[in-house]
Amino acid sequence: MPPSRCSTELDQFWESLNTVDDVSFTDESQRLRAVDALGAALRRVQRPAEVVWEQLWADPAVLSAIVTLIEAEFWTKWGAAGGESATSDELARMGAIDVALLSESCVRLRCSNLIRETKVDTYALTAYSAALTDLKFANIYACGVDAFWSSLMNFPRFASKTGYRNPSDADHTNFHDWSGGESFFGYLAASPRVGASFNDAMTMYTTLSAPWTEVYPLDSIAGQTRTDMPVLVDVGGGVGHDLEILRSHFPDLPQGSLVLQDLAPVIARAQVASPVEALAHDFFTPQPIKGASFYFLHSVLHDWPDPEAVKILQNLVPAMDKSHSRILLHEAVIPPLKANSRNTVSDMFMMCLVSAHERTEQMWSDVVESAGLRIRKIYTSRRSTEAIIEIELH
Ligand SMILES: C[S@@+](CC[C@H](N)C(=O)[O-])C[C@H]1O[C@@H](n2cnc3c(N)ncnc32)[C@H](O)[C@@H]1O
Repeated sequence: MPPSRCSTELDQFWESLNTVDDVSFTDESQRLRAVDALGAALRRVQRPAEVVWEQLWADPAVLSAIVTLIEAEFWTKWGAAGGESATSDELARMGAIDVALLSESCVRLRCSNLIRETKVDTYALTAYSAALTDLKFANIYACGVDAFWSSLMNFPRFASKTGYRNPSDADHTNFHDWSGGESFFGYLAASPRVGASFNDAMTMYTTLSAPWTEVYPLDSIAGQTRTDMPVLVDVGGGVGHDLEILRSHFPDLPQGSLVLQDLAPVIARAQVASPVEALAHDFFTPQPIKGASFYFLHSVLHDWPDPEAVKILQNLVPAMDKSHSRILLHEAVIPPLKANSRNTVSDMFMMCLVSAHERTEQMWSDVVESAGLRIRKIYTSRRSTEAIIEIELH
């Protein structure tokens, strides 16, 4: 805000800042634009020492308070008691937590605008903290803190040990270095609590963008809903949230028309309804479901360096029918300029967890062609940070 602005303009400026919220926008792309613009404005307004303060003091303090209260099951208890505003004494009794500990945590969370202070020592839920009263949402923090946060903090040590080379070996990742030799997905499989938390995180991640059926035309799927062949196989589909979106459009397909595949511990957690069938399958082995109209892979290939990504695709090729089978990759396609914040965060995560990365259109084309396939078309939507790359046999 230039110093020359008059006080009326400043009043209007504060008024719009104080009243803007997530429903102030008619269009999701405008809301996302506002999130980026407000983040950029905050950085311009902050002094360097304030950025350091935020990163090293404020954010860890808030995270620690949130996770402590999640583990004490405080948020779910607050929700179960009705979620109304309450004094710190009432909240402490609700959560069976020392009132001084609870009160200090509430003050910190209020300063970060994550709960509201309605009067002295009395607090109410915001949209964010109300979401924490849902156990599935709160559970995301287990994998965030245990697997993501701790291993990302190991990356400076790992990068120094490996001479600051870009990680590209799926068997020697920063995650192996941090965990004492376990791969990221091996670690999730070995820990049911963190594994389930990761599945909840992926379900939440999917809700950050428009449903994939808004990116890829539903008509193209409807035209391929045959009754004599599987319609869609969701390869590495997690607990099935993407298939659930498709099922809501085509609930009357014959049983087994939609197939969910993932590693056995993940399939054991999936709750699917007809016509979805769940099948444990390792995508480094040949695809057992032949001739499906679509083989769908959402956020799967970005977990793997190029040689492994090519192998995953090659394992689909013998199952495909040249007349109608397509592969749909639901992935970010990084533009040459102005990559968005969500995709660049994901890029760093892939580097630190699995020695992989997000890809540009050229990088996708190279991987697809190396597997003996070709890109037919790339579909995008202003409401999603991920595209659908439609692939066919040569
Ligand atoms: C990033 S998650 C994406 C999950 C889901 N497609 C989504 O978008 O939410 C990657 C998935 O690949 C699965 N996965 C990892 N290695 C696998 C393998 N060898 N075979 C099958 N699935 C595997 C993981 O268990 C996980 O569910």
